[in-house]
Amino acid sequence: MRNVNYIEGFIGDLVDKHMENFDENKIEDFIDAFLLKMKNARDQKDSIFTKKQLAKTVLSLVVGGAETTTTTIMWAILYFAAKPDIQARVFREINEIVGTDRLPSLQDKLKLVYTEAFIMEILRACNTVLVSLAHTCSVDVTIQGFDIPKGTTLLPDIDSVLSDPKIWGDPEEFRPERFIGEEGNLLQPEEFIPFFTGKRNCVGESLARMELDLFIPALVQRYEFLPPEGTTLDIKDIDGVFGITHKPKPFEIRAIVRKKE
Ligand code: HEM
Repeated sequence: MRNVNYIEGFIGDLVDKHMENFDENKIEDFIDAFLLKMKNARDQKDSIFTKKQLAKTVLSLVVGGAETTTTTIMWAILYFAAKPDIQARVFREINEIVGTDRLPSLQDKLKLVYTEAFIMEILRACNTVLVSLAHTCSVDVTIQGFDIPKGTTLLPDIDSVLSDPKIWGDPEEFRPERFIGEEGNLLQPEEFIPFFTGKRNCVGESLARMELDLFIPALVQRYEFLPPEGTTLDIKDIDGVFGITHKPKPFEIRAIVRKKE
């Protein structure tokens, strides 16, 4: 609760500062854009563009955006340390295509096929968001013989799709290759739904994919991730904790700076 109060206070200050400096000819970010909508809708009764709504929306973006991507990056580091062959293959690809003199960019993404497949496999196997947000059924519907009345609250179980043996064959194996086609192209199976699906799927999906595509290659380009000295790491021994996200329990890792070749 203390943390929630802190974040709400922080966001409140941010909104107040934007209101003080608001200039409708200089819209620089989401809060400015929302304030402009508020201004244009000020005479409308029941407008959704209110200061309270703005603070709640920014809170959703901060909470939904920060915890999810950092958790995914934590899993990626853990898998690198536990799977040295896979880490070496990702590094080799980055070294060949990007080198070590500059950071990987979004333009490299199309060529970093194995790295991209690794990120997709992390999103599938680690299942950062196990259960989607609650949805309400807006009409009576029958799906595969199940009658779902209008007004029912549904909690879609993303994990049941991302770990279904009928879809993936060997879901318990960590295998980035499953996302690479016979011609070396990246596959996008429709069952790959870590951001869920439909009209209300994750609003931050593109941003999250961009962050992961920049951070994960940059980390492995600079560091080699290893288990603590004198130990081995079996991913099957790492438990996840189910909270806002599905997060690995605290773990220790060595990050060794790679020498330039
Ligand atoms: C690896 C990263 C992420 C994963 C796996 C993820 C996953 C999800 C999932 C499964 C949902 C529920 C969708 C639904 O119920 O239909 C969701 C909703 C949402 N996500 Fe993400 N997300 C990620 C990153 C982000 C980022 C970076 C942001 C914001 C900048 C964000 C903001 C939101 C918001 C605001 C919602 C609620 C959308 C709504 O109610 O319409 N997420 N996310």
